[in-house]
Amino acid sequence: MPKKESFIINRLKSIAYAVNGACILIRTEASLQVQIVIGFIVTFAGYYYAISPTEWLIQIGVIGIVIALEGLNTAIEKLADFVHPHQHKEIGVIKDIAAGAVFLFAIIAIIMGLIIYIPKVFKIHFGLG
Ligand SMILES: Nc1ncnc2c1ncn2[C@@H]1O[C@H](COP(=O)(O)OP(=O)(O)OP(=O)(O)O)[C@@H](O)[C@H]1O
Repeated sequence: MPKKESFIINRLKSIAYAVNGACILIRTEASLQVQIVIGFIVTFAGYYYAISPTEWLIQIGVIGIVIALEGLNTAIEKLADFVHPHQHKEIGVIKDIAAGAVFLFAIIAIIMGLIIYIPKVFKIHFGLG
C-alpha cells in the first residue's frame, strides 16, 4: 500500500500546482495579460487620484475577480477544446457563456471604476465638487 503523504506535503503540492497554472496563464493568455496591464494602469490611477483605503479594497478586489474570471474562462475554453476538438454548436454556446460571464463582470467593474474616479477627475482637473 503506498505511503500516505502528510497533510502539509499535500497542501504544498497543491500550491505548487496552482502556481504552475498561474504561470501558464500569465505566459500564454493574451486576454489575461491585457487584464493585468489594465490592473497596473488603475493601480497607478489609484495613487495619482489618492483614492481612500475603502476604494483601494474595492479596486484590488475587482481587479482580482476580473483576473480570476478570465482564468476560469480560459480553463473552460481549454476543457471544451480537449473534450471536443472540432466545431460544435454546443461548444460554441458553452464558450460564449463563459466569455459572457467575464464580460458582464467587466461592465460592472467599469461602472465601479467610474463611480470612484469621475468625482475625483472633476474635482482635480475641473475644480468642481
Ligand atoms: N469548437 C467550437 N465550436 C463552435 N464554436 C466555437 C468553437 N470554438 C470556438 N467557437 C466560437 O468562437 C468563439 C471564440 O472561441 P475561442 O476559443 O477562440 O475563444 P477566444 O475568446 O478567442 O479566446 P482566446 O483568445 O483566449 O483563445 C467562441 O466564443 C465560440 O463562439
